[in-house]
Amino acid sequence: MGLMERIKEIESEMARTQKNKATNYHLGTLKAKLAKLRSELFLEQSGGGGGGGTGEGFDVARNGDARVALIGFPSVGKSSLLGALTATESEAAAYEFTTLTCIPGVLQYKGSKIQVLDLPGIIEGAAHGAGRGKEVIAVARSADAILIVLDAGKEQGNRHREILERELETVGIRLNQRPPDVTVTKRKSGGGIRFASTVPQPQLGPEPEKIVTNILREYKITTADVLAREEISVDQLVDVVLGNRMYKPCLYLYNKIDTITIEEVDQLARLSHSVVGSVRSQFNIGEPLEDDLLKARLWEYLGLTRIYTKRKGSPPDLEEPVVLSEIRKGTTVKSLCANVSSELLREFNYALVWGTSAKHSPQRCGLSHTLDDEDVVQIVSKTIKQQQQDKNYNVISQQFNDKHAKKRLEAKKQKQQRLRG
Ligand SMILES: Nc1nc2c(ncn2[C@@H]2O[C@H](COP(=O)(O)OP(=O)(O)OP(=O)(O)O)[C@@H](O)[C@H]2O)c(=O)[nH]1
Ligand SMILES: [K+]
Ligand SMILES: [Mg+2]
Repeated sequence: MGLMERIKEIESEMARTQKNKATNYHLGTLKAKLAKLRSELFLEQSGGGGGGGTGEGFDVARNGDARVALIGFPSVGKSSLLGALTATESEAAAYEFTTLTCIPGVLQYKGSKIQVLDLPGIIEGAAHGAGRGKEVIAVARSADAILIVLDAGKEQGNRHREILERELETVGIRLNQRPPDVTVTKRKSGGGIRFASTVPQPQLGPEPEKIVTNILREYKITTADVLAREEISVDQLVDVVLGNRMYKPCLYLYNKIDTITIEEVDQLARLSHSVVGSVRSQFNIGEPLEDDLLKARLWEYLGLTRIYTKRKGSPPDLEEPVVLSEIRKGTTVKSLCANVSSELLREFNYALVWGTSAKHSPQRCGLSHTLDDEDVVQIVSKTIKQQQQDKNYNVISQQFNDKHAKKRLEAKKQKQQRLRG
């Protein structure tokens, strides 16, 4: 009998067994067996333990304005959370490794669409291939923000949080950090390593230039100018030299606070970058109100901005904002134009901006102006006046429709002929 069949058998036996004191032990044993089989399946699918993760990756097409990956140990409530945030159901159950692949859902919030990815649980050693750890972490690398889900009841001394942070660190993901303000410029000819800093560097010891030279030599760089504009650590310098680090915002959700005391909840809520909540009792998560705390914090961590565009002489379109991400595309007038069309960017003359980013409303702005959430923007183009643009658009769309109507008619005729012949 295959693993899948054995799992099905145990699941149906569990469903048949009534829950009461007498069956408690039996059910417990079944649950343990199920967890073991599930983890065997998990390992089998990832091509064996240690060096695993050679199986196909979780290739999920990017969708929406931003992407969030749910990372956590098994059974902390990731799939339950996906169900609470999006219209997608991902199987959730009381045994570990319920989820075996990547399940995408779409969170609709403040007029934006955020792709949320439910993933298999990861365990210590994930970065080196334990379980499907490598695939899971690859998805984390592709996300704009990471939501680390933790079981508030099991978070003894914050161990899981630390382990997960370390796993992500191992593959070059830096959480809630900015890239250090250091530039390394390689030179073609001699002179060795020249180090300059605009601030004192206590973390690099009494002779910073020596340390910097040694580190760079490790990475086979012998002639370069290094300029630091802030205090850095050795680790940060290594990050700069390697140059392939990814800096991502990360929010920690302590789920299942319905299982702990109010004092414990209070302590967790004080930790940095953290939200406490409970999917089961709809606390801070998936409340009927749009404004639950988790969504609001996610929005903030993704750096999303809604811009309402308007045409001359008509009110702004408040139904469909253009959503820009500070992290990926920036929130300037330029990124707005680029987001709408490359033509708009080419034809750009100036923008009229109403809202909190404007000194007076409307303010006439150039491409580099930084926009705020809920600003209203009208783009004025260089050559073609707005009215003419509208006329052109109508002519083009008429031609487009005519062309397609013709094609459809031809296809119909051909089909009729085929059927006759
Ligand atoms: N008490 C309590 N239980 C919860 C809460 N959220 C989820 N659960 C339960 O926790 C168990 C695991 O939930 P899942 O959503 O399957 O967890 P997961 O992280 O997706 O698990 P894997 O896919 O196996 O890694 C289920 O029995 C859920 O009903 C919560 O807020 N409180
Ligand atoms: K589970
Ligand atoms: Mg799951």
